[in-house]
Amino acid sequence: MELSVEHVTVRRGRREVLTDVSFSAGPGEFVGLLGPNGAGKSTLLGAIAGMLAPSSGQVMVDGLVAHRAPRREIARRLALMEQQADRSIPLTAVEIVELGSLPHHRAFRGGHAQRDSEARAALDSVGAGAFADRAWQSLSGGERQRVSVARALAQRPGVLLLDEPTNHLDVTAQLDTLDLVSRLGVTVVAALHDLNHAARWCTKVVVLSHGRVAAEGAPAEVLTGQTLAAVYGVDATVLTHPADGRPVIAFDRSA
Ligand SMILES: Nc1ncnc2c1ncn2[C@@H]1O[C@H](COP(=O)(O)OP(=O)(O)OP(=O)(O)O)[C@@H](O)[C@H]1O
Repeated sequence: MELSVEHVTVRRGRREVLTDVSFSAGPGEFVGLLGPNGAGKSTLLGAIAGMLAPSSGQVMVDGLVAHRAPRREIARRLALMEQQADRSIPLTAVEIVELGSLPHHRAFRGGHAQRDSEARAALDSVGAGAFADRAWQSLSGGERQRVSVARALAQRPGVLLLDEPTNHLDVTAQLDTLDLVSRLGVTVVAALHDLNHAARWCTKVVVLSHGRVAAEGAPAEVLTGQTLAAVYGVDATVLTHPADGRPVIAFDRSA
């Protein structure tokens, strides 16, 4: 599914937190949103999802203007997995995943068996089938993260938005989650803090700094020592992976 962010400026209160941000993502592309804390990654995901109206510019999702289209139409095309809020939700894992599939069902009633089996299949696909019937509150941070990924998958989106999807996950689960997401064949936009993950999985990275696009392009073009020093204020040595030539970043110290 096509996604294009066109000259988006977003204000929160009196502050302009995104300024004239543009990029596009084609079908099946995996775009990494990078940048330091507070750079505007989550705000941009909110604008792409149509939850935040830009003060100028627009986001087009499959031909629809994200902040103007009916929510249900957007929810049929796009799923947003936000950073985990530590809410107490009185539902089981499988019930939470079922909520993800609701935009595809005509009413809350009926079709429950189908929703249940779709939800269990989504949980299985992220290695979370074993805790399908456990209460959300009883799950660890990493287990909740997997359930959240399953919920987004149950929405069968053409565009999947992920806000720090590997947060809370152990290293195996981090690799499994990004592998899984990259094999879905959907357009992915993910806010990532791990630059080596970005180098490994992203087809394109968009680096934000103070709400503006500081760099955009293929990871090997963008993830240079110079850009990392300018945007993150770190000294880094960028190596080349011997197996596939992708950049591997070794951090030396704060610049
Ligand atoms: N509701 C709000 N009202 C005012 N300012 C906000 C609001 N939400 C976010 N901001 C500000 O907007 C800027 C961008 O925040 P955002 O959460 O998008 O950054 P981020 O890149 O996702 O950061 P992080 O890596 O820390 O999650 C920050 O300066 C933040 O303080």
